Amino acid sequence: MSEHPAPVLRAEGLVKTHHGEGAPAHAVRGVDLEVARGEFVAVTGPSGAGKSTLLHLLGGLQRPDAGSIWLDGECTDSYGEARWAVERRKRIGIVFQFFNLVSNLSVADNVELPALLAGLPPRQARSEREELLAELGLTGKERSMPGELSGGEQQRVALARALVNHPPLLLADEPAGSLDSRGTREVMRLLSRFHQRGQTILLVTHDARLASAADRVISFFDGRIVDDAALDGSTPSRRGGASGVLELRD
Ligand SMILES: Nc1ncnc2c1ncn2[C@@H]1O[C@H](COP(=O)(O)OP(=O)(O)OP(=O)(O)O)[C@@H](O)[C@H]1O
Repeated sequence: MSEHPAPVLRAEGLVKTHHGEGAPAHAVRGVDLEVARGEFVAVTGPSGAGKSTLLHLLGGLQRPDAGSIWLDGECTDSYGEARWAVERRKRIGIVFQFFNLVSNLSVADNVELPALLAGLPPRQARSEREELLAELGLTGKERSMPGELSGGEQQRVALARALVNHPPLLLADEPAGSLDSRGTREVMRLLSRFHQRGQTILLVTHDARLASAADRVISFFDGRIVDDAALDGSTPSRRGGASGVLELRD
């Protein structure tokens, strides 16, 4: 491993305009960003600021109109849909506000599916699933269908699904946005726990309280970063750093 590992995520000059029914929405207007290995970064800002669009760009769910994204130092400019899907499976776990679980698959199958798609032998996928579900307090729910679970439980299943392939980066888009206060506390506690073990996380939220769980908070307004601050008062590491943090897999 080199002395200065590439950031897990780097973006330069990202621009995205949505063309819907009405006037074009300039959701992301030129964003430069680096997330170092082991960082927990929150992107916060008011509704409509462009936070979700930014997250979708960073996870390859939407293509930017301009700008580039690097994952672990590798430029994604040439990636098409299929390549993004493959790279996402390896490198990026995503949790969404409304969980996005496959409703006609059991909890166990929802969690194992990305591992199987990534080529893990079934036995190993099963053991990864068992470990994560136990960790997330979901042992005994394997055969349940998502619709039989509470919102908090569904989000924990979604978290297990996002982490089953040990992605270097976890993206979370308002993960507590549809949960009650207990579910919110639980999700935030889990994100903090995974972060303490070395998981790199980028969380998007309009809720400043949730953002305070991160160690760096980026304020987003009108498609732009207007502030970028480490919560311990130091300058955020925009260039690598945070080395020596344990990887989840090891
Ligand atoms: N698919 C789309 N088509 C057209 N306009 C869109 C689309 N997605 C987002 N927008 C517009 O882009 C702007 C930014 O939206 P975005 O959802 O990224 O903001 P946000 O900060 O995540 O807001 P919220 O916190 O309410 O989810 C808004 O004006 C929104 O209406």
